[in-house]
Amino acid sequence: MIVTVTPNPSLDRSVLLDRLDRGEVHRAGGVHVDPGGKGVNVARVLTAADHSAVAVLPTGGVEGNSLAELLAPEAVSVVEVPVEAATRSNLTLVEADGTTTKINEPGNALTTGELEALRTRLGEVATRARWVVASGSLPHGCPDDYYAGLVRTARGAGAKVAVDSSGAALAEACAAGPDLLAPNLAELTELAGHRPADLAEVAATARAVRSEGTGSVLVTLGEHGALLVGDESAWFGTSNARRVRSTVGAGDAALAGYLLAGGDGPEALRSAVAYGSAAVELPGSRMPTPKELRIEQVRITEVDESGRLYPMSP
Ligand SMILES: Nc1ncnc2c1ncn2[C@@H]1O[C@H](COP(=O)(O)OP(=O)(O)OP(=O)(O)O)[C@@H](O)[C@H]1O
Ligand SMILES: O=P(O)(O)OC[C@@]1(O)O[C@H](CO)[C@@H](O)[C@@H]1O
Repeated sequence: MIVTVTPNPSLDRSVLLDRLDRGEVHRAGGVHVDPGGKGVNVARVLTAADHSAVAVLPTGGVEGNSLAELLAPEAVSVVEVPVEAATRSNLTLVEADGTTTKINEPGNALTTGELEALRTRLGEVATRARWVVASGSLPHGCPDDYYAGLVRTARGAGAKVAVDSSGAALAEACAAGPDLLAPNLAELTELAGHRPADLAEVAATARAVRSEGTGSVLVTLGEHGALLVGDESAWFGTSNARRVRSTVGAGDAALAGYLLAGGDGPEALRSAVAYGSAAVELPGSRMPTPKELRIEQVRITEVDESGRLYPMSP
């Protein structure tokens, strides 16, 4: 079983527009409302692939109820930690050419008791888990070292831990030595303090992160694909999307795909890239099912220390 924990989940409202013009009135071509938050999305993908998954999350207010209701038809198992403040709503503006603009609310603060209750519930559920995925931003006012505490809790329960977050929360989580880190390029840049200029530098930066105690690093690179730096070696995976409809949640789909395929090595990377590129072809934060994957389109290459690429047989 894989358990996800999302301290700052969201109701994701995606509005379709022909084109976004700042300062103008727009007539929306359509609206999708999806359950959201990074760990929630990972659990949705795992469930759709018939993999046992539980999403642990705080829910509050009308928005929290709606979020839980939206997860029910997808059959996602949810452990809700009831909180006083309303769950946030995040807005995505999707233009006809696939350009996605996201406006994420900070997320209402949780009390110290609520944060502790979330950690305790995670610890209980994680005793049955192979992996715990701790993902997304932290709600307003939450201590930066909260994920570091969750990493220790999940470890204590006997699970491996993957973290996908940003900023100070990510840096603190890193210091707790997770088994897997799944940053995108912007998050890796923030973590390292410099923007890698090319694939060789991305690999070198990910190796430097690993050397500080993280097991493996899966860097998602948007349309360029993803790079995995593990114990033995590094691999780069890429695949084209036929039509980009919404990039929201592509990173979550990629992380779920990686874990579904065993959470290690080039075949797990292949699955991550197949899931990521399938996700961008879907509207809003809809998550791909196994039937929507084009695994044969993914190209994997090994990356050596100097950044040279060596194609692997498909
Ligand atoms: N335009 C695209 N074409 C093909 N594949 C894509 C495209 N954008 C993303 N992907 C795939 O999805 C994966 C994840 O994308 P990305 O790096 O944008 O994640 P992210 O920034 O973490 O996303 P999010 O935070 O919205 O979940 C990439 O590694 C890649 O495999
Ligand atoms: O504000 P955070 O927690 O960084 O990201 C939240 C979010 O953008 O991530 C998911 C896509 O990855 C969406 O479902 C959700 O709206």
